[in-house]
Amino acid sequence: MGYIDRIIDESETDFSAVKEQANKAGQLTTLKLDEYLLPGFIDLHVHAPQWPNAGVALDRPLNEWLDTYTFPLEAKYADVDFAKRVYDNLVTELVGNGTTTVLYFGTTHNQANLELAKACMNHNQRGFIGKVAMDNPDQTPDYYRDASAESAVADTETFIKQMMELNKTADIQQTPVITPRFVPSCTPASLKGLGRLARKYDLPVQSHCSESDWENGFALEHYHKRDAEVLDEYGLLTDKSVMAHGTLLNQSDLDTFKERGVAVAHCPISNVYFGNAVLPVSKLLKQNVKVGLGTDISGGYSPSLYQNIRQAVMSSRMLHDGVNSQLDPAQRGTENDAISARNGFYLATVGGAKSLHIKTGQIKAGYLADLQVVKSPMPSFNEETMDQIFEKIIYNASKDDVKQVFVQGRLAKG
Ligand SMILES: O=c1[nH]c(=O)c2nc[nH]c2[nH]1
Repeated sequence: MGYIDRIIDESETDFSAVKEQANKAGQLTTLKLDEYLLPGFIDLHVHAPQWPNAGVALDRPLNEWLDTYTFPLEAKYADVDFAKRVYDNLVTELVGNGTTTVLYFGTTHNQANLELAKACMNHNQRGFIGKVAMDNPDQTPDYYRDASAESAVADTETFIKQMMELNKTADIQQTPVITPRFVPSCTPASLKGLGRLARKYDLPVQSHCSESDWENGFALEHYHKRDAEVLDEYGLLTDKSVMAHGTLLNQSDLDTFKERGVAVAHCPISNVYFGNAVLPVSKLLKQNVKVGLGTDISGGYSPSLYQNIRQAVMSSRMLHDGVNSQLDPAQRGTENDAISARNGFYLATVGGAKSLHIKTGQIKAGYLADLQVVKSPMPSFNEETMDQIFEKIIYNASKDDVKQVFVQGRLAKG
C-alpha cells in the first residue's frame, strides 16, 4: 500500500478502463490544465523546536546564536503543551510547502519529541526524529543539557523504544534517529555511547559537521582532529549518517564521507548566515558524495525547499564567479561549477531519498506515492516547453501554489 503501481499513458489500450475503474472507486484525481504533479520534497535538516524563531535572530555567529537565542527556546520544550502547539503548526506548514519527508532534530525532552512524532502521524508526514544529545557542561547551559553522558545515551535508547511502540499504530512509519547535536555539545563518553546505539539498532545518525569556522576550530583545539574524524572514531559516520552543512569539509573529509556512504544536508539559506563559506555542491556530486537539501529551520528562515533550491543555485553561482570585485576575473572565482534549478530539484528529491534510503523522490512504478500537485505560479504568453514550465515553478512557486500533497498515497494537504 502507498506505492506507485504503474505509470499509464493515454496511448495504452487499457488507459480508459483503468481511468474509469479509478473514477468509480472514487480514487480519480484530475489535475487542472495549469497543474503539475511533482515528487514530494525531502527536507534533510530541520530543528523542529526552533520554528518559533524562524525569520528572527540571525544577527550573531553560530556559538553566540546558540547561547543567546536557541538554547533558551529549546529549553521551553520541557512544557509538553507548548511542544504540541508548535509541532502541530510546524508539520502543517512543512506539508503545506510540499515536503513529505523530514529529518528532524527534536530537543533533549522525550515527551516533546514524541509529540513531534504524533504531529507527523496526524498530518501524514514521514518523520525521522532525533532526541538531541548534548551533555558537555563546557558548551551547554545548566538549564538545557543532558544530566550526564549515561543519561544522554539511556534517554536516546528509551526514545527509540517509545518510537517503536508508537509505530505500532502508525500508518506512516516514524523513524528514531541517533542525534549527537555536534562535537562541541557532546562529551567523548556520549559520542561513544551513541555510536554503540547506532550499531545496536542499525539506525540513522544525524549531526552537524564542518559547519563554521568556530565549530571546525573547536574539534581541532580540543581533539587535535577534524570533527569528521572525531565522529568517525566513535562510529557515527555510517551509510545512514546525514551531516548538516559541511561548508568547511576538506578533501580528506570528503574521502571519508564517500568511503562510509555519509550524506551531506546542504542548507544554503542557513549557510549564508552561519556557514562562513559556500558548500561546493557540484564538487561533492562529481565525487559521488550523497547530498540532499535542508531548510535548517531556524538557522534558515524559510520552511520552503523551493526557496532553498533557489538559494542553492544563487550561492553556487557566487562561488563560481567569486565575490571580490577588487580581484581580476581570473582570480576572483573558483573551479566549482554553478548548479542549475534541476540540480537543486534533484537535491530536494532524489538526493534526500538516497540519503535516507527510502524509495521516494521519483514518480516511478515501485516508488512511494509521495507527491505534490503544483499550480504553475506564472502566466504564460507563448507556448512553453515542459522545461520552461518546470523552471518557472521552481523559481516562483510558493505554499499557495502547492494545491495537494500525498504521502504514501494518503492525502496530507488539499
Ligand atoms: O544551524 C545550526 N543550528 C543548530 O541548532 C545547531 N546546533 C549546533 N550546530 C547548529 N547549527
